[in-house]
Amino acid sequence: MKNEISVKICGLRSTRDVGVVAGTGAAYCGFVFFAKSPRNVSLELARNLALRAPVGLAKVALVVNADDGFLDALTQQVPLDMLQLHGSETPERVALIKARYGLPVMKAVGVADASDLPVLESYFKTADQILVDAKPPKDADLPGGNGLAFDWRLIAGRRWPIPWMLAGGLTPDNVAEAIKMTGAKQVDVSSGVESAPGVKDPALIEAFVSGATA
Ligand SMILES: O=C(O)c1ccccc1NCC(=O)[C@H](O)[C@H](O)COP(=O)(O)O
Repeated sequence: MKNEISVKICGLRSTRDVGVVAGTGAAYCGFVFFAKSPRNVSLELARNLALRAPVGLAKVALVVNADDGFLDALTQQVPLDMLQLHGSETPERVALIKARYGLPVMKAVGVADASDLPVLESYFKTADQILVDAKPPKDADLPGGNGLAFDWRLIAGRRWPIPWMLAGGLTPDNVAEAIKMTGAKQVDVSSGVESAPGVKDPALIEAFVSGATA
């Protein structure tokens, strides 16, 4: 990486995806556990993919309002470096999950306007990181991964006390501008590096990482 930007590529579903992401020098890869998602993976597939990830590529499991039964199975079967909570988990639930599994937790918070920022701040004491994502439309099937951006001016120049990652509608073409406008040190993408829903495109992954780190 030429600069200090860390990149997360989310929604990997094949060993080819993992190899491509590892080859770009991205910092994180994400596996989605959400039945309605075109990126959903089974525990068995996720385990196989996670075992292919080289040292230095952090493996993140994305879950949505998961119960302890699922999280027990997930953490027992899949070697992970972080949990990403992408539902309506409260700060108290974040604290319980951190304590129970001993893994760093990144809480996703949807942003549509300035009234969403206090919600984000409510996780500073319990989450290890915040994923600052676009709020999904009210009728969306997915709580994330919709390829929609929010108005980056809402968070321009903000300083927060814990690490955070920018997400939502990022692409190879806009990621450099998003970083410049928000001051993000970490970026996350899924739809923007796909040729079809759930199908990652190696050339777009490479272009995204280049755009973020140039
Ligand atoms: O990707 C999904 O299908 C998904 C399903 C359920 C919850 C979250 C989901 N994705 C979140 C992400 O992949 C990212 O963390 C982020 O929201 C960026 O998505 P995108 O706008 O597609 O780049």
